Amino acid sequence: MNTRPYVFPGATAAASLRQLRASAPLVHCLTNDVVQSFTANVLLALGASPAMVTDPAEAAQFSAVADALLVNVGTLTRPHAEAIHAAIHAANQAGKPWVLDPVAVGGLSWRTEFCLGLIKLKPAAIRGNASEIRALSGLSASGRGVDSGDDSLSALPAAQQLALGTGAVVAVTGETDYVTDGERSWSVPGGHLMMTRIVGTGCSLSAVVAAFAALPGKRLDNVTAACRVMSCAGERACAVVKGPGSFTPEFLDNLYLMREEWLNGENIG
Ligand SMILES: Nc1ncnc2c1ncn2[C@@H]1O[C@H](COP(=O)(O)OP(=O)(O)OP(=O)(O)O)[C@@H](O)[C@H]1O
Ligand SMILES: Cc1ncsc1CCO
Ligand SMILES: [Mg+2]
Repeated sequence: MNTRPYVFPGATAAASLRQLRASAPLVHCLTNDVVQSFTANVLLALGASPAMVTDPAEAAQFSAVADALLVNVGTLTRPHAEAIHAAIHAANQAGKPWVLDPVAVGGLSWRTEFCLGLIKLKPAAIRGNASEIRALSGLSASGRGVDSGDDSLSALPAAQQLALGTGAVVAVTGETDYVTDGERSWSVPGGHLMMTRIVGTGCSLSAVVAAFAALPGKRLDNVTAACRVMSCAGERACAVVKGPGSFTPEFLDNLYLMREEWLNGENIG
């Protein structure tokens, strides 16, 4: 296994973004109650189509026709768990990719058991913060509620192990994001500490990962492109806003206006 991460090229991110804008994937979002509207706006700004179809009676029907499914356990309830199982089953039957965001796994027993069951159901990708990825792969973790207490590099071996064990591309986010299929790993620069002070930057990133997972081509590169697009928009937004209150409009504008050359290392320009 080649464990050393290489910096993800901006041109590869740009190629995936071009494909995303051309194909406008329909993303079925089973996400938490805190971030519904923000998540939908992030997908729309990028050119994807979100739909939150959440009742167990409809979830399976919709995930079979959507291009990708997002499963986020942030505000997991029993009806939600039922909808998640139905949707994953239908997505798998229809050959559609699904993505897991294991919010607060490690800190809470029921959702941890639940997600340990989900990762046996062939997710295309898993995106979490360092504490969540460490916990999901069975390592000790120091998460605090939905926030990470661990450094993303410390979770890279866990991410690689999780990728090999599940077949998923695993993205672990933080100051630097790392994305791996267990054999090869990319590092993703950019972002800003202020992004941890606005709710839903990680959750909406997972929805964007689902959108990019629907694209043809290398899944590892497409998922990494999702991380790069979000870190780029976040860094650019944070460079011009005073604080979290004005982040959202600036972030959405940067996603909407994203130019391919912004995705190269030199971010602000
Ligand atoms: N210290 C940091 N410096 C730069 N960017 C960061 C930092 N921490 C997080 N980010 C960026 O913020 C985004 C969300 O990542 P994070 O790891 O905070 O997810 P999360 O904990 O799941 O978030 P949430 O649960 O609030 O949705 C990613 O794009 C990541 O690159
Ligand atoms: C704050 C919060 N609580 C449950 S889910 C969520 C959104 C961030 O993950
Ligand atoms: Mg999260």
